[in-house]
Amino acid sequence: MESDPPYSPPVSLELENLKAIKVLGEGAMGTVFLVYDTATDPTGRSPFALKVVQRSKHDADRRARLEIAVLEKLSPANPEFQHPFLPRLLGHLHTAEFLAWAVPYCPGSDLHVLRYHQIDRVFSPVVIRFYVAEVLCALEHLHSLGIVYRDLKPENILIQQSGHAMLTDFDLSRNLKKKNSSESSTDEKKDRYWLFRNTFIRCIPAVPDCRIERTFVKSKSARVSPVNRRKLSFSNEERSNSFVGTEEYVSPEVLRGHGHEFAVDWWSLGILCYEMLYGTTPFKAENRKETFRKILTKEPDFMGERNTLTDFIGRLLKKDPKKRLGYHGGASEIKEHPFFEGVNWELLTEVNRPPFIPPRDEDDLTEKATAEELDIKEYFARLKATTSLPPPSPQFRGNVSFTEF
Ligand SMILES: Nc1ncnc2c1ncn2[C@@H]1O[C@H](COP(=O)(O)OP(=O)(O)OP(=O)(O)O)[C@@H](O)[C@H]1O
Repeated sequence: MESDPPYSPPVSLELENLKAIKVLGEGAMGTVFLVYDTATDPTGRSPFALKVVQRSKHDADRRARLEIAVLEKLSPANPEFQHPFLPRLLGHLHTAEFLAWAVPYCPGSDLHVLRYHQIDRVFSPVVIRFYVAEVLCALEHLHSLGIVYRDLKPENILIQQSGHAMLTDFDLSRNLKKKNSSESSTDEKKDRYWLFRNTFIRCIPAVPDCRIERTFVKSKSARVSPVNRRKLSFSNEERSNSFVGTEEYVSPEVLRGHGHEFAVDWWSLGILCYEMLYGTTPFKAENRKETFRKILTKEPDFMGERNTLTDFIGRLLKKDPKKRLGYHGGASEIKEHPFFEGVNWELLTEVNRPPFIPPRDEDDLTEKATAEELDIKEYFARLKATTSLPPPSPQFRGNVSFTEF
């Protein structure tokens, strides 16, 4: 059996010691690099992902601090409590110009890229069940900590070296008060299970590049204004009234500005399943205004035969959050849906064989580490000097100012 890697608490990183091998992705807030620390790993055999945020960028400093705070919460002192589908904070650094933090590298790209490499750009129901079950467990854990995720989309579901999923990007997450005790009793059971199990999927630091090309532009998450924001007061952070998310994934209650809670994540889980099944989101329209209108008024279309998966999606895409699957019973209610029949929740990481396992090619990565190093400071300086940006790819799901609302 593989032995556990030694646990190390988040460390303070020095920008000067970090060498970037390549850019892994760009989001609305930051740039994610594959880096290694020349002080502790001179040959670059154990690279990790470093998200770097320029503090001068609008709202970036605050969002970065929020994300670091969430990652700290997700990185328990006892490694046996580390959730297998959520990242661990490896280290961070603060300079006058940048905030940056390190998490394990996921070499299998993300579900958005992976879908584009499928025939017809859709996943089979078996594959959907695999990934959605893991995402559901990750959301369940976040909710148990009082964290509502608010940014579920394929681009934020990364594939670990093991082939298992990992949720990323927590800058839109918020702390809410836990709704009821039934969720926490499930969580206690779950924690006991994680502790007992003792064999977790870990992000293996020394991992190769994935052969799937990253030619996609990530749909940017945005803070936007509600269609109709009403002044509502909720005490104890029971509901959040801020309006966030990626336009095709935004829930009706967020659009209405009615305040929202954990059920927004169940709505976006429905959109995610739909997109994995049909290759498009259910309310996508010519423009943002029309997309929002459809989210508020239109029922999703289900092509072909109805089955347990379409039933599952339909129950998650209830416009009224109180009627939505998971509203009352949380993740445990969702797990009981017939779509998950036969899933062994306690042994997800061991029993199910991942549909896609990224190839290992450590030598290739080491070669890259010596041949193509980037200096992070220089990278941003060059970026600043470049006035014209390349046009977005056809997959771009626009970064939005939502000024029309
Ligand atoms: N740990 C990782 N391993 C590999 N690639 C990663 C990792 N973390 C992030 N990436 C890549 O970088 C991209 C951007 O990361 P992230 O979502 O954290 O940025 P962001 O600026 O917060 O994005 P958003 O626009 O959603 O706010 C991801 O879609 C993914 O492709």
